Amino acid sequence: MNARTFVIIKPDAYAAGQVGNVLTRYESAGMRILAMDLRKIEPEFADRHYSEHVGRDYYPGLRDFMTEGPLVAVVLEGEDAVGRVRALNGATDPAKAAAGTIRADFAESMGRNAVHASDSQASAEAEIDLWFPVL
Ligand SMILES: Nc1ncnc2c1ncn2[C@@H]1O[C@H](COP(=O)(O)OP(=O)(O)OP(=O)(O)O)[C@@H](O)[C@H]1O
Repeated sequence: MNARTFVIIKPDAYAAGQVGNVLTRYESAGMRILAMDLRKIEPEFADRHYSEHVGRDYYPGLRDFMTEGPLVAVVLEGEDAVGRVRALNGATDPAKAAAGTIRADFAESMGRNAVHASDSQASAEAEIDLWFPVL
């Protein structure tokens, strides 16, 4: 079934000049870009996006990382978009990500792991509302 998901090309991948290569992975897998925006977010906005992680020991580092430079926020649509995009991204820790996944190819560590994607349809819709309230 066609569905939407939400992706962030994180500041490490943007700084490394990998935005086009990451988008090509999604488009080549049949995902269509519904919305896309280059932005730099404030710490308070990072807290809203990662509300489930605020308070964890790694969160201050994650917030610093997500606010250190521009990122690209993307809404994708396609067949089983949530599941397929997470499969394309690979495991959270790039050292454990399968060969050929985005994190295996473009990420350096658990903390700087190139991409985010929604983990359920409900979180996709909530994240799209947060990042693209007009959609
Ligand atoms: N133990 C950790 N050390 C450092 N960073 C972590 C750790 N656990 C999670 N993170 C960071 O928090 C993000 C969100 O964690 P989560 O468990 O939701 O992983 P994910 O769903 O694969 O990643 P994302 O939500 O970014 O797509 C991870 O992408 C990672 O950058």
